[in-house]
Amino acid sequence: MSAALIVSGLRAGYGGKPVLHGVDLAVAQGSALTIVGPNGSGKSTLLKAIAGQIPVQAGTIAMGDTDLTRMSAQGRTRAGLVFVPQEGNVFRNMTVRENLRLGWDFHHRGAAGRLSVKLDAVLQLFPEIKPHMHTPAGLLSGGQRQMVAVASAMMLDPRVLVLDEPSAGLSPRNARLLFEIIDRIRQTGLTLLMIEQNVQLGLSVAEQGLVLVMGHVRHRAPASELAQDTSLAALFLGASGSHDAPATTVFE
Ligand SMILES: Nc1ncnc2c1ncn2[C@@H]1O[C@H](COP(=O)(O)OP(=O)(O)OP(=O)(O)O)[C@@H](O)[C@H]1O
Repeated sequence: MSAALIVSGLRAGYGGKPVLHGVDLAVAQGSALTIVGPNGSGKSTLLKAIAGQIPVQAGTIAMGDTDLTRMSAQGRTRAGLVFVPQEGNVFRNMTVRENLRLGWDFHHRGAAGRLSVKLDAVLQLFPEIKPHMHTPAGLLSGGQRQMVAVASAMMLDPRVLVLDEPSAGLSPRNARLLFEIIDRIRQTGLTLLMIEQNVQLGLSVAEQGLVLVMGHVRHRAPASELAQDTSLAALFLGASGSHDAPATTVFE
């Protein structure tokens, strides 16, 4: 299978100081890669660099034949790389329908024709938000809001969907529900890259896993293999700057 997303030798950080020290990764077309790692290892920084929210200091990012390295964040979205950040991913004072519609308007520049068809298709994947279409997103539960954020991203017809800790702040039950949906949208053939604090949950929907430690790729393996790897638990709980990573959250 060809790679939908290829990151090579990526160096990025803040104020000229690198957090990522030459990261390489590839996500095969139609597959999912979950990145895990201790707190502060650079996971969010990696996604921000891929999404164009912080500049690349060295290395390249490509989606298929398209070089994204110097492209604006908006340009990357238009090219099909759709990023759902951990926070601020919905407009709270707009209804669910208005949030979903925004994605459509961005992608189709106002062409109203097939909006209802697309809405129906997306809502089939997210039946849980259907009863709340006219509710302001700010009045939903955290879990429902995350669903709206991912559903809004799906309105953009992503070639590659990038999720930053989708289960953050959710109860275990809501996190499991959200991951059932993520698994459902995976079945549509979507290419997915995500970071996830809940290692077992994150790896459960992916083919491949990658462990990032202090801005370096420490390990990459099939997700099912990584999920069994007992040394991974030690890494999170050990001396890798991860003392504040609660075992119950990471390995529940
Ligand atoms: N906006 C910022 N300005 C300066 N430094 C930052 C900024 N955001 C993150 N950092 C630093 O970059 C490093 C990596 O942070 P990052 O958020 O990417 O890690 P992470 O693996 O996603 O952590 P967590 O699991 O805790 O979310 C940390 O040392 C952090 O303090």
